[in-house]
Amino acid sequence: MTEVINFRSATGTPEILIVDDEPRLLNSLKSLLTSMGYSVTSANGGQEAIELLKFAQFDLVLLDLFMPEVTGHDVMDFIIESLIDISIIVVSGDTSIDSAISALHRGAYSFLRKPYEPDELLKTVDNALKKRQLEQENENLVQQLEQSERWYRYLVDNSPDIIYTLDSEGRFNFLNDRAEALLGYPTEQLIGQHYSHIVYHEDLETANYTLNEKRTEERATRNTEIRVKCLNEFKDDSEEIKLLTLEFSSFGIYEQDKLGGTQRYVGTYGVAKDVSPRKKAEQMINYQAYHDLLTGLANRMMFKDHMELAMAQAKRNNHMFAVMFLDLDRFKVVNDTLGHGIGDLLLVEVASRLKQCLREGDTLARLGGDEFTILLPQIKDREDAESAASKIVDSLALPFEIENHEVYASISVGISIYPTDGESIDTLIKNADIAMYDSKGKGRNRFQFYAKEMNVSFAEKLSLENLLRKALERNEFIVYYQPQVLTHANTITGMEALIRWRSPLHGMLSPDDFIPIAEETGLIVPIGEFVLRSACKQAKIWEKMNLHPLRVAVNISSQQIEQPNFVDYISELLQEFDLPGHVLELEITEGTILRDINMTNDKLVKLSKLGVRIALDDFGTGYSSLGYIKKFPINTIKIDRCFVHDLPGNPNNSSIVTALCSMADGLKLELIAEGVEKEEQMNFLRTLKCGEIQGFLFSKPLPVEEATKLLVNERSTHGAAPKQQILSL
Ligand SMILES: Nc1nc2c(ncn2[C@@H]2O[C@H](COP(=O)(O)O[C@H]3[C@@H](O)[C@H](n4cnc5c(=O)[nH]c(N)nc54)O[C@@H]3COP(=O)(O)O)[C@@H](O)[C@H]2O)c(=O)[nH]1
Repeated sequence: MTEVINFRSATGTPEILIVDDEPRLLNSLKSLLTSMGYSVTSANGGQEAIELLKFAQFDLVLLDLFMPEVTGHDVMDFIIESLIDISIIVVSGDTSIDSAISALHRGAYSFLRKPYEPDELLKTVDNALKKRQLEQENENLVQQLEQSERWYRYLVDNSPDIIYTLDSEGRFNFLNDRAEALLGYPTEQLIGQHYSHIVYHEDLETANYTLNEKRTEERATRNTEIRVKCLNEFKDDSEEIKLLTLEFSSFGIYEQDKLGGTQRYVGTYGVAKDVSPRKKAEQMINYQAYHDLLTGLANRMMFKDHMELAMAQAKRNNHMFAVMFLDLDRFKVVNDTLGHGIGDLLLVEVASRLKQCLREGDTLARLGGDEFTILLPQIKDREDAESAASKIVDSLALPFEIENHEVYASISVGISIYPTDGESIDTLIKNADIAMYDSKGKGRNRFQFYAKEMNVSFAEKLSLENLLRKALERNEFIVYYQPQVLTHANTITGMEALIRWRSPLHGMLSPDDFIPIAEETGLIVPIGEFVLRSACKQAKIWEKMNLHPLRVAVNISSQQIEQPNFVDYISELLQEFDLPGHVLELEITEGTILRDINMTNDKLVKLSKLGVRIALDDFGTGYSSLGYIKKFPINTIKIDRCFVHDLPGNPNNSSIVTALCSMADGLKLELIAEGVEKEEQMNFLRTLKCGEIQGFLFSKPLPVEEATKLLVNERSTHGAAPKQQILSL
């Protein structure tokens, strides 16, 4: 490649090439121009000039036309063909006008005739160079403008915002590429369209104000949110129409009239920023602030907001509203045995059943864990709340089918009524909570209206709960034993272990005083284990004293049986005390079985295989379905004392007990009648061939020493030979 030498000096001195076949003229011209400060290169003839032009750059060439072989015209043709950027002044002795015209047509700046006046030549050279400089400056400017136009276009099209202009009628006459990317409309489809074509109808008024902006600069409209419709194809399947929220800033555009006088409004220039992601994030934050994320229900914050509204309306219209506090019974057991995943699913299912019990306008909220609240914003009377509450309690009666588990749940509900039970939001929630606790204490799976007296018992309960926690560590529990006796022979066959709490603060407490709280708090599990261990230990002691054969019966709460390791625990306990399984009888209620029939049956079968006996306690008070009893490995039925206490006088109870006795006989089940206090009850049961009785008639529950004495006496009377040593725990 030919190297191009730049003859244009770095200082900006113009480079001039002079071309002539007359050396004399060349020399004089060179001296003239050099004396004026130009940088001059001379070429002796057309061919030499062409050679120089091939690899050097000049600003100006002074060219003689008539030269032998290669003429000035040839040089000019070479310049044109080679697209050489150079100014040309033709200096020629040819006086014909054609020659001048031809030179000028080929792009010569000027034509000088020989002989020329030095001043004339210098002036022409100066003018040509000035013109050239101006042309170059102009070209630079054009290039800069083109470059900046390209940059501007690039920036506009790649802007994250829509940039547009509207004409004075509000029709789009420019949109950057972002508009199509965001809204879906091809640009050419929107050009010429009025902005109302894409503005969501509800926001049209705002749009009319914003997009017709005539003001400029600081006074113009900024950051106005307007929803814009996207092209149909842009919408999700779920949406009717896809809307984008854009934040518009717009400014009036004015043109000056030709005379530079008045300004004419020609349209609006605007920028629209897509704020939909921000809006979505705001909506999400807002949703999270007011909702429970697991169930989608209202959370405490929204519940209180709704209560505030209900209270304002109730005050204005002088009406009542109800607040309910709900807590799932034994939810902890579900979590502990089936895992938190199932626990969460249960909460979602419970929420959905609760929702079905409510009317439009009622608020159901989840406060966290297994606690829910309900607001009935307008009720006529307490019965309104009562019927809603009983519907709620009943709604959980059927088991939940969760991931192949049949889960039974029940709920305890407390109700407070505005204005009778409180005139502030917090008081009403607190009192509903207190009533809920009362409900739990009274056996769960029920509702309870708040009453002032509950405040005291609630406080008592709290302190009792704390004391109960410490009672285990401080060894304050003891086990009493109540004999179970053969009806026909008065022989003790078993001892029921019944817990007592020797509280330093409250004295001797019976199970009814603390078992409900122990169940609520889950403390029933360690407390129950204490009773089981004490009873097994005592059975071993009695065995060593030769007071056997004797079984010990222990009450088992549903939470105990729901413990995943319950069967193993019992098995290890029997091994530890070296007891055969049949020495231990576990008393469970129908309620326990019904909580989770499959799980309970599985465990009862395993326990039976260990030889452990199962007694169905409080029989007759629950569902008392004989059908299902057959399905379970039950050895004994305990007739509840409520059927026994007025025997034989009460014909109803007499027939029930008579039927139970014959049924037990038919099913080959053993029977124990509880709460036998009178001789005539005993005689009646004897005639019905009820196998065993338990009750004050024979003995109250006794401390271990007295129970042992009784056994020793009883065994010596009946011919056994007990060792005369009383061992206690
Ligand atoms: N989960 C556990 N529950 C237990 C445990 N220990 C007891 N309990 C349950 O507490 C309830 C009350 O028990 P308690 O106050 O001990 O009452 C027992 C007897 O004293 C009472 N009884 C016995 N005979 C008579 C009588 O002739 N008349 C009369 N009025 N009451 C009598 O009955 C209770 C025994 O009932 P039951 O268990 O159904 O056989 C009670 O429900 C206990 O089950 C424990 O360790 N864990």
